[in-house]
Amino acid sequence: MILQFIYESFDFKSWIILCFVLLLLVDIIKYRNPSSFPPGPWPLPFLGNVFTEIDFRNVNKLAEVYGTIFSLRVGSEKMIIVSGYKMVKEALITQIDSFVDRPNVPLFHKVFKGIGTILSNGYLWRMHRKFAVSHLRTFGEGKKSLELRIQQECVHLCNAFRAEKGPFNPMVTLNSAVSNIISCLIFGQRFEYHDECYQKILRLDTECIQLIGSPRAQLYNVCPRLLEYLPGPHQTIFSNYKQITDFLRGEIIKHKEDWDPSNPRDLIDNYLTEMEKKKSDPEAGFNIEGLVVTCLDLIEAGTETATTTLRWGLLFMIKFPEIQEKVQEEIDRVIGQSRQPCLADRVNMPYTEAVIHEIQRFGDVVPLGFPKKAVKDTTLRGYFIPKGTSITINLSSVLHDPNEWETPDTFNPGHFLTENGQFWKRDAFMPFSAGKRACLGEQLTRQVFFLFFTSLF
Ligand code: HEM
Repeated sequence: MILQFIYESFDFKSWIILCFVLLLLVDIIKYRNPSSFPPGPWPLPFLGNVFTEIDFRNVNKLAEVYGTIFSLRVGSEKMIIVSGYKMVKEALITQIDSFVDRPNVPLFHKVFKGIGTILSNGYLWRMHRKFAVSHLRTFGEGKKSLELRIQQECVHLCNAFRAEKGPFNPMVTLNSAVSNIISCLIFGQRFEYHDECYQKILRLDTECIQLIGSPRAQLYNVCPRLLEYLPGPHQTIFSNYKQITDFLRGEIIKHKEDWDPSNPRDLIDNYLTEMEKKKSDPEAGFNIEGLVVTCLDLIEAGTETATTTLRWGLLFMIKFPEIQEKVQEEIDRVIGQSRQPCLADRVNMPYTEAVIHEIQRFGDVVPLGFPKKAVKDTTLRGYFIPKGTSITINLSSVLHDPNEWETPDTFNPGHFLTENGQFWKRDAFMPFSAGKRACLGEQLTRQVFFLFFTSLF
């Protein structure tokens, strides 16, 4: 009776309003925050804080209002953002097992498929991380050591710079040189800077990285099913990655043709061996798709980050000529101009080491780290964070934390020097993040920076 009455007395407009109110109620109930959840800006119904741009400047402004741990809702996803050295240390080091997983970010998932190292989780991630760390370690040893390969690349890089007439943009050459180190790791060989095929891969990759940060591409994360069939930057990203992974598949096929397990040349050879060893353990995910994504992981994580840092380095040296002179003086005194720099020089060059660290601190090239999520219900500084909540670590706020750095917003190599001029490693130096998911390319990057930087001088 009542239902019939409602049905007969409601016109079309009233039905629409009723449906909207019901959906609104469902939304409010479904996304109600648990008690003690970190505070944050008021979310819009259905969309959450989708119009809040999540870049580090905005995040820093929000942290000033809501504190060192605050929350946002992006579409159906809740995330918390952690800022400042003390809070980040608590999340990544004190609670080392709490935030180890990666969330499912649709834009990345479509390409990386939750396998490989960067975006995988659980047992598969542990096995792949172990494999990558072990490859990086063993690759650094032996006759054709990593140091030698980096030194050889330095010669090519310096020659390419020398060949330029007048002012030039070093971006493409630096990118080629850095990616050649990654290529040595993966393919056992470098590519000439004018190799058209390889340059095309690097161009496609640079374009992807530029597009991924754009708000229009990020929209794909809010409604992937709808945007899947619509044009936009996400389609360019997918098409570029398809071409890059096709190239990787081609390299893997070539490797398989003359693969000799007793004489591994590079990561691909070692992975093929691992595939054989782990045949009876499919959960570990060592298969051709895993290999393609593992190669892509290292290219993505290692090339742009290191190239951009080197570009910052050159810019800072131009902007602060008095610092450049001191670096030059130390290089001339310890190495001279007649031999190539080597890694053993590092201990004798505290000022150059301090400048390189300050370039990384001030360059701040991965300001918000890579996203992670809580693997279990967790309490952080009294706030309750349910299992599955995404967490963004504001690394930029650590590298500029006024409680840790004497002059956080000034380029000052003194941050890394003791009173008597010795190198001083600082706890708040976290450009590579910290904890179980910390960058596994840190040692390699430090070697590349030192040798590239000093060789250019
Ligand atoms: C300036 C250079 C670099 C910077 C600033 C940097 C920074 C980072 C950061 C912030 C993360 C995220 C850590 C986290 O989630 O807590 C990361 C992860 C990672 N980096 Fe780097 N990185 C650099 C170079 C490299 C290089 C050269 C390689 C490879 C040879 C590399 C490989 C990786 C990998 C595989 C991960 C994922 C680790 C995992 O999820 O277990 N990175 N890096």
